[in-house]
Amino acid sequence: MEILKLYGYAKSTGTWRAATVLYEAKVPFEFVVVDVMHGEHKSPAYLEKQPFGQIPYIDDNGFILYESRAICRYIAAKYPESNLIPTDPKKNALFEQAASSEYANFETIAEGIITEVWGKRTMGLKEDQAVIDAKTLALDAKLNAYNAILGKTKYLAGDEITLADLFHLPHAPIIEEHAKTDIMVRKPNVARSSLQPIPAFQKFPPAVGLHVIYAPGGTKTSSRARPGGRSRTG
Ligand SMILES: N[C@@H](CCC(=O)N[C@@H](CS)C(=O)NCC(=O)O)C(=O)O
Repeated sequence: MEILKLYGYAKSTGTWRAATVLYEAKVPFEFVVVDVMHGEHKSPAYLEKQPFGQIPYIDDNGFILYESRAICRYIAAKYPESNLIPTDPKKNALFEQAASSEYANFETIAEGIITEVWGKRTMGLKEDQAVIDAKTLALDAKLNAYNAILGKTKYLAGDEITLADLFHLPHAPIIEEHAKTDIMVRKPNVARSSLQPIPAFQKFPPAVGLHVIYAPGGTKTSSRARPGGRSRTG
């Protein structure tokens, strides 16, 4: 049995999402850095694993899976003791409602802000402040709904944390830091709970370029490159 491998990049929201769930479910894993700065994710060898040329993906003893939310659901199903997906039909339906809201209401806008304030900056392009302002306003309106939901229950799908809460986590700190907005923390119910980091979330990302092996009780890090891999700069 080989340790599960998470292929990704420290500054990627999808990688962060998958890593958070691995930590939360206490699943040992090896984080393998993909050299996105040099286009490793577009290489033929990578496209064999992830045909869309995106990060992250996992290799669980030869079982390859991509799409960060699908990875999270697989981990939750494989380790049901993590209690991240409710099984009671009504609780499960509320979880699915919250998970759909994340994809339909939150991520589309939040990812747009991140692309503008962070993605473009990383590529040396100039961000468009009008786009950032419009998207921030749109997200602010969605956060009013989140604030109302979180005024009634502790977490998005009830009073227990679920994968739906974890799906939201990676965007908030990036938006707060890079878009220089306090729209998340200004709403009291959003600020106190589920869009804010939990300990499992704060374990990631490691310093850029670090190769990490996580096992509950101890995490090893090194900057060694993967055998056969190129040197890492990003
Ligand atoms: N829905 C996918 C999105 C994956 C995605 O867009 N990853 C970004 C980094 S966060 C990426 O690989 N971008 C490079 C590209 O699309 O070429 C997931 O959740 O895994």
